[in-house]
Amino acid sequence: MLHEREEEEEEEEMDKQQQQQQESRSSSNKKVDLGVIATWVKKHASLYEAATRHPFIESIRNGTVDLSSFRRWLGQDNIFVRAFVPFAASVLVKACNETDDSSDMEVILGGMAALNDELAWFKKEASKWGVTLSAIVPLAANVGYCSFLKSLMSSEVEYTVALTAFWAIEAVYQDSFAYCLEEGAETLEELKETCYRWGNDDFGEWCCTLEERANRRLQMASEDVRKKAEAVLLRVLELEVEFWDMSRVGI
Ligand SMILES: Cc1ncc(CNC=O)c(N)n1
Repeated sequence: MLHEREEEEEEEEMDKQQQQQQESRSSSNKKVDLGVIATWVKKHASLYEAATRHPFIESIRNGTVDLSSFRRWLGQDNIFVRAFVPFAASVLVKACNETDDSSDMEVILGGMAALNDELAWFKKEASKWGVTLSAIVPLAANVGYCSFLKSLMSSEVEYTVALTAFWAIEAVYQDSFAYCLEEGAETLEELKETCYRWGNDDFGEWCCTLEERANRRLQMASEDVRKKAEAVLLRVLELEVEFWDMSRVGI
């Protein structure tokens, strides 16, 4: 444990050096700085990759996906999104209370509008796959993730921390499903609509805008809030891995 901690500290030291180098380069020849979020994604690359290149996603991309796994994921995700809507609303409320800049509110509201379509889409998609949504019971990983969302809705959780979580949750899906639509992917035709829902370019751009808004807040946050935001990002990535793992139950 002690050894791990030392390694972590060394890593942190290296991060600082890298960032300083980057900053000095950026002032000399206008190279763009990595934002706080991109720095964290780089630092935790293996966990980020576990969340966005999970075997379930790889199986969608290479066309070998087990369709009963896909159905299970669909039913569970519908439950998750129903819990995600009030979480998104709580981030919106925090934005309205805490930020000086109404652009945040607009970006978050844009995300909520997409969630409205998404709920309708789940109903349609479920009937296409013969999944009865009302009969589905949330599995343990889903219950855990939804209660984590609930904990983030508390007014004790800083806006910047909640905004970072919002970005991470959306970005994992965007990155994962865009990967299934890349050139050379062998995604089955009947799964492309699902991949397109999160993998499309407009949603990709929206995620980039959300990332910029979160970076702006993280940059002006205290060290304490930044630490909390990083921890929440890691927790989201772990929960996403567990969520994908659920699709494999019983196969
Ligand atoms: C488990 C999980 N994570 C992220 C998303 C994407 N956000 C809203 O749709 C999702 N649908 N499900």
